Amino acid sequence: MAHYGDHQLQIYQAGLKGARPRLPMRMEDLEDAAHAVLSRESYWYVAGGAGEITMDANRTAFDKYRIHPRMLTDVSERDLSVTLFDRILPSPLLLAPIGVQSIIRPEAELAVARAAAATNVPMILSTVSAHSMERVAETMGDAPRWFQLYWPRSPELAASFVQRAEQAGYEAVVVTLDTKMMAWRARDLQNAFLPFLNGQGLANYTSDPWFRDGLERPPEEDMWPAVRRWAGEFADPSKTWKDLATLREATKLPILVKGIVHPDDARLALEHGVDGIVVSNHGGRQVDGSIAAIDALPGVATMVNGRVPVLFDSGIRTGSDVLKAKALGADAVLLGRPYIWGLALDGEDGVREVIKRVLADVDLTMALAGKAQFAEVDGSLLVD
Ligand SMILES: Cc1cc2nc3c(=O)[nH]c(=O)nc-3n(C[C@H](O)[C@H](O)[C@H](O)COP(=O)(O)O)c2cc1C
Ligand SMILES: O=C(O)C(=O)c1ccccc1
Repeated sequence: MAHYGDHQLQIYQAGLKGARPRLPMRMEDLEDAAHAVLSRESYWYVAGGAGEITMDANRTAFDKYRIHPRMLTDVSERDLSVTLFDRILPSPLLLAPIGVQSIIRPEAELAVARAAAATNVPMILSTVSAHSMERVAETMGDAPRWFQLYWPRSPELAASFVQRAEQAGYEAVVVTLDTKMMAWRARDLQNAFLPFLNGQGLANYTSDPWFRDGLERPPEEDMWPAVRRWAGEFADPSKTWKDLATLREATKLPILVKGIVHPDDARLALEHGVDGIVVSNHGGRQVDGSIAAIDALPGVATMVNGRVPVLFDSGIRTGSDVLKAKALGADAVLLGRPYIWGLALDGEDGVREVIKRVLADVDLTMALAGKAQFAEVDGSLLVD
């Protein structure tokens, strides 16, 4: 039986023939290499946060939790599969929604979609993408894909987005709640870098009949009206939990909410009928000084108590991070910035390589800790 960990042997074998890995192996070196090929503005847009406190905490907080390995269990056949919304996925990894990927490469989400499809890792396409959700879907065949919704001000546009997603074969809608506005981001302000103000990442809007109807000139002629309309539609700070009902009516797809870090919000989300929760602090890009995402996970998972899937992101970099998240109550995890470094360095192949490395690390670390089934990893994996 093939295992994700086999990728390790392939890299060694190539190395013995003199072929060093195309992409640096250490995550820190991978990011440095991406830094070297990207413009200063693009690199910092991705790497930066709303300050550094929470971004750093997202990583260092993992160190508090330690794996307690067990010996002499049979780990000859491993299984990383998880079941989410009746779909069996081969691994617990999904790609986090990351907007405006055209600042990295023009193929942007199309390259990421191909890499996701090749590995059967669901891509969560951002609302703010350079290629429309239909175009991205076309490149993916039957491969799993979800749609992330930046919940527009107008119910007509919100309904149109989720219905288009449903039509194009997206299997779930992830509504991001933590971005009713952009945070104060000193680096981007310094660089005067706001990619969407140049019209980047607006393909889902400019391809939308309702959105286009309200424009005085078509975006093909003049992008400005579209940018202005987008700025008004992007989010609605007045939205509250009760508004979820209108989204619920607009689609049959499972609805997850992303950006939950408080158990009481998890409770409210359940009371308002969501089908899943993504524990996330947006990679430290929204509230600097906020709780590290992994520290928020146990409280949310306890509140949810298995009623709906709990997913996790913000700080996942290694196999042990994935296993710790599972042990602390996550059913699956989202990989964020690392795949963007892969995209920057080697396009579709780079994204695929980063995915394969993380999965190899999960597989090997799980086996070495004495577990054969990802589904069976629970709190007992960790030191009390
Ligand atoms: C450049 C960038 C753009 C992002 N765009 C979106 C987005 O469009 N929608 C969304 O829900 N989250 C967005 N996020 C947040 C990610 O989905 C995810 O929560 C975050 O990257 C996790 O942190 P990590 O990458 O440090 O692990 C973005 C993150 C980055 C770095
Ligand atoms: O930069 C981000 O974190 C983000 O979520 C976003 C928001 C709007 C457009 C593109 C990305």
